[in-house]
Amino acid sequence: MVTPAVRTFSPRVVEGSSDAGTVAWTRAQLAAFLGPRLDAELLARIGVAFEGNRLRGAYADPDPTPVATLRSWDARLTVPGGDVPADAITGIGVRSTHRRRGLTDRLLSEDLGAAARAGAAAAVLTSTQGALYERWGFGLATHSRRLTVDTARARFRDAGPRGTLEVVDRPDAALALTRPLHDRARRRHPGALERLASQWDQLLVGAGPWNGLEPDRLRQVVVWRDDDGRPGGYVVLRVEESWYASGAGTLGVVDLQALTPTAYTELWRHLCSQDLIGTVTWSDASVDEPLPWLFTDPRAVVLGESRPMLWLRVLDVPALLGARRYPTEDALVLEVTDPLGHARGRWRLDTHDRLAPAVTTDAGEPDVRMPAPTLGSVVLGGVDPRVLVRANRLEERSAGAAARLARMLAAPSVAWNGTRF
Ligand SMILES: CC(=O)SCCNC(=O)CCNC(=O)[C@H](O)C(C)(C)COP(=O)(O)OP(=O)(O)OC[C@H]1O[C@@H](n2cnc3c(N)ncnc32)[C@H](O)[C@@H]1OP(=O)(O)O
Repeated sequence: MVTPAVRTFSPRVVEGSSDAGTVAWTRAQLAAFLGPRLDAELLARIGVAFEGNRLRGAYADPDPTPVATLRSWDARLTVPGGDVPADAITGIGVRSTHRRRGLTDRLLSEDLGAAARAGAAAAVLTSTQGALYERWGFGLATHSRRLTVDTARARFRDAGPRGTLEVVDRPDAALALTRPLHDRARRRHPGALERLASQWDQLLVGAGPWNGLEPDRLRQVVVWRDDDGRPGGYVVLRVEESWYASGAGTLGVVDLQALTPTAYTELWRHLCSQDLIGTVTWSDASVDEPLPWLFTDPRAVVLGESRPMLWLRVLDVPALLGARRYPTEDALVLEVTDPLGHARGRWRLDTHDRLAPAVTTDAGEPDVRMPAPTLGSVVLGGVDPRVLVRANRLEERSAGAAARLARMLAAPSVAWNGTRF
């Protein structure tokens, strides 16, 4: 059997349509994910969203449609106290007849190598296949949680309402308001990503490849402003279950970002005080939302299962550890094992200078030893290294080192990526 050739290209867009190579790539990608079979014209419009991204494909010549796909782009990833250039990866899909032949391995290894050479400090993805990506050095770094509110029980402690609310109908006006709010809000949450224009489009309008670019007409964007008229937060919502049968439907939160506790409270007051609604759900909340604390009866909120969200692969240890800030002054030697080589080494992390942590290679004895996925899990502060010691994923080589590492890496607020990709 002929080994497919790997090709990488950037989509070209002419008069609102993407080129033939991108159309073929998009067709292959949708098929690998059991998506709809769409005509070329629609695929060409979908491909426009990939402008500026890198498309990789494995091609069994002379077929112009790839048998395996991967898409990546340059993203900004929030770390505690800063953000770093990161390689965001999605759309890894292999034709059902070509699986388990190492095609993902080839595409992904190539993408990681290129990203490392281009200066990305980390690579990130979300996984449909559990811990599959650990073999390429990805560690689970953030979780998301589903929250469900029984609005009949939700009585707010704070008197209100305060500020003003506006339903913003026009997508361009909604984008102009929500994007700057998200750009500020995301800096508080390690693991959050700057969003692409196409991601905003999908979020606000709901038109994506899966529904053939049909807008989701149930979506509504609501912005909250303080008494001086400054926007402080927004929610994108949609009715998930109609009120028709019960008179008490279900409202789903697609996205909610708030810059202040008041903005957060008032957005939730709005959500919980809708006529025709008995339940509000949010699938992609952080694992530590203040929501139950808003109510006189915290049982108004049911905390649902938390599920894996962001997987992180460290590509440049000094760049990543040096870009974040640390709450304690200490120094530890971290030994990282990494078959792909990107994070391998003995690294001395010295946080005595809070504004300029030093990361140097060190030949001394390590305090902790871990494989690359473990470093990816703990580096944002969203996973406690002591838990990974108990799971035998992190080895403590000097007494108390895991606890010291946990204090060093602790994040100022919950690690959370609220953007599906
Ligand atoms: C970031 C994202 O895009 S997540 C989306 C992932 N894609 C999907 O879920 C779409 C449907 N699935 C697929 O397209 C494919 O099965 C993929 C992408 C999951 C795997 O692609 P393949 O080309 O078959 O993987 P590849 O042959 O490179 O496998 C590499 C190794 O991972 C293993 N592996 C691959 N898929 C799986 C899996 N689902 N479960 C367990 N092990 C797996 C292989 O056995 C192989 O291990 P080995 O080297 O020890 O033999």
